[in-house]
Amino acid sequence: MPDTPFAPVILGDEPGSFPHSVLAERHPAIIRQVQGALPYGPAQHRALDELLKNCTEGTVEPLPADAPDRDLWQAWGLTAYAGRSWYDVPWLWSESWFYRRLLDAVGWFGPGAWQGIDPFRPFKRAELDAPQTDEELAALDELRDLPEQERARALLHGSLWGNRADLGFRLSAEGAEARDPAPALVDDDSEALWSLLPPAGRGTLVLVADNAGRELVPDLLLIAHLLAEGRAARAVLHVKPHPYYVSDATTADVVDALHRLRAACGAAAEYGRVLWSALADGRLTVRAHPFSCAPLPYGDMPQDLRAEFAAATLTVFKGDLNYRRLVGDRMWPPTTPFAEVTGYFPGPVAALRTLKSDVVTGLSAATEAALVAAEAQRWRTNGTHALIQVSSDLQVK
Ligand SMILES: O=P(O)(O)OC[C@@]1(O)O[C@H](CO)[C@@H](O)[C@@H]1O
Repeated sequence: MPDTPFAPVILGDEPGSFPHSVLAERHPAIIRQVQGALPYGPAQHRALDELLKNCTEGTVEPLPADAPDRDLWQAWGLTAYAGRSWYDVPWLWSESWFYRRLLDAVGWFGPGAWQGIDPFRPFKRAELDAPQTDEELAALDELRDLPEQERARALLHGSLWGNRADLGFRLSAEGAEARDPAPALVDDDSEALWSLLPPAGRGTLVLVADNAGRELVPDLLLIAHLLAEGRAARAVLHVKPHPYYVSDATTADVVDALHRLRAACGAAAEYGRVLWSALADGRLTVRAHPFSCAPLPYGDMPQDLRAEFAAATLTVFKGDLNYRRLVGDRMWPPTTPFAEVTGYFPGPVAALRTLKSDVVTGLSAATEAALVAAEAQRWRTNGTHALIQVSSDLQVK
């Protein structure tokens, strides 16, 4: 990438910045919410209290010798960062470390009765069971008689804007959802996306999922449509191997979402059946690769994952965190071309993301100027703008 400008890695060390507020305010709020959401015992409460103190005032501590993922974390930077303040290491790293330590505190890794109990499950379930989910599923019936292209477009937008439903965002920013959304796409490469997934295509779609619940449901509906209409012959859904960033989808969340679809009426139930049978005959598979929860950009992905993405017709990254990892968690000038920062990626790649952090690439100078004029820098983090970006040889602009 010879022409790519230098862009500093984002740290959380600047008071008043968004990353600093995540470390200093959002993480403590998440700990308090988790403590109130499950009937934890005294040891778990103590461990969570200690984590709250450590993550706001302390330093990164080494993992015990018997931690199941110690070698992974050592390789992912723990050796270098142990002993440093959470605010002085890459923000992406600190955030991942927070969720790793939170799982420890609640007994996720076991042994013991709380092994494998997702501390965020009450929040994810509440969202999946909410009446808004029923309304969204019922609205699918209205799509039935539309031409295929229009249905495909509606489902793509459902999946895109589903990314606004982010529990981490809401747990710490009450009222944020009440803000009038400005559903403006700041970049839209959807024509290029559809050209990679033509009707009667024989390709494989890889979708790297983000949040469970009201984001995962529309992601699944989009996959069901692409499979049923022959725009993809196979699909692979990447989820997280363990609970992460509050609402990120795990295999258990996929199962919950599929049950929700199967229990619905009308078109939603039909989509549920398509997905169920695609899983049964192998056209749809679910993957939970350890790197999906790594505190690193995708530029550092391991060889097996690189080979998997290289074999796909298109890999779609959902959400803000995946975007940060795809382009690198850096303060890019917003006009830095998306294709340039994803030049390392081994195949066609797309991002469907609502903007919830400072990182952004691929904007035109006019778009950036209009956003700044209207909102100063708030558009970067307030979750009311979205983008569809694609990088491939077939790109149509
Ligand atoms: O990936 P998602 O669910 O779209 O967003 C994750 C997120 O809420 O977490 C980070 C702050 O913790 C931000 O990057 C972003 O706002």
